[in-house]
Amino acid sequence: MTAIAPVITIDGPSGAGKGTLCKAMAESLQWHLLDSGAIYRVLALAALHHQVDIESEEALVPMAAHLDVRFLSVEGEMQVILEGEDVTGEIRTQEVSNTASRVAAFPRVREALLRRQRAFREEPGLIADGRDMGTVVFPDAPVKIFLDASSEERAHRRMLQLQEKGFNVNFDRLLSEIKERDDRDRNRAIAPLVPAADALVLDSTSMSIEQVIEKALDYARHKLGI
Ligand SMILES: Nc1ncnc2c1ncn2[C@@H]1O[C@H](COP(=O)(O)OP(=O)(O)O)[C@@H](O)[C@H]1O
Ligand SMILES: Nc1ccn([C@@H]2O[C@H](COP(=O)(O)OP(=O)(O)O)[C@@H](O)[C@H]2O)c(=O)n1
Repeated sequence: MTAIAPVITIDGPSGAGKGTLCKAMAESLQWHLLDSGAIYRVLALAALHHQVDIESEEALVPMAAHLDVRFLSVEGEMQVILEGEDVTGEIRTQEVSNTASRVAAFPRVREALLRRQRAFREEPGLIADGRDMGTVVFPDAPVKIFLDASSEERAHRRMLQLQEKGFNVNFDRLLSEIKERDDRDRNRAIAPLVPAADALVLDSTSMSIEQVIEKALDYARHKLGI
């Protein structure tokens, strides 16, 4: 029997710090990284570009199955290429965030993206960032973390992040969009945002980035015996 590469899953709501934590863990352990949210974002953007009805599961499923996307690592930063075009910045807009969470609610869309996500599991290991990494995509992962924070703190973090990138954002609008997206992600019929039964739940509301990284790495190393 061939050994199967280990996976560390990091799930949680928007702005909890998953991307930041996953990048730090991947660098520290020298493991691969899967940003599953980026796949849903790219699908949303492709649907917007091609004027595909985002309410139509029928229309979205073939797009999901044939999505022409590549993830490149350029000087330690992930670059996202859709149909040959660099969309790294474009997939982070509020419009794409909201559309992503709408297309992600369709069961057959999720099904069509499963294999693509599992293909990231390679030696020496994978850090998987998303909503259902520990519950659906990699249920056998030996290390699962659910990273949370209050919605106000998450909206504040997202505001600073978007401002740094030059976007003009309004805190109240951001907070209500985050709450709306959380609601949709938590209450959908398929793969809802929920901690896996065997996940460590980490509330980062009053933790610094460094504290979160240290706690998660300690926990993972302990569980993996490395
Ligand atoms: N513990 C923390 N305290 C303060 N800011 C944080 C913390 N964790 C992450 N951030 C910042 O919050 C923003 C959102 O983090 P990100 O990793 O993109 O979240 P997610 O991937 O969960 O949506 C980033 O600008 C990041 O630097
Ligand atoms: N594994 C995943 C990852 C993302 N998603 C969806 O994709 C949207 C964007 O995910 P993301 O992780 O890029 O979002 P942020 O946490 O960065 O705001 C989420 O709101 C979810 O609806 C999902 O359904 N399942």
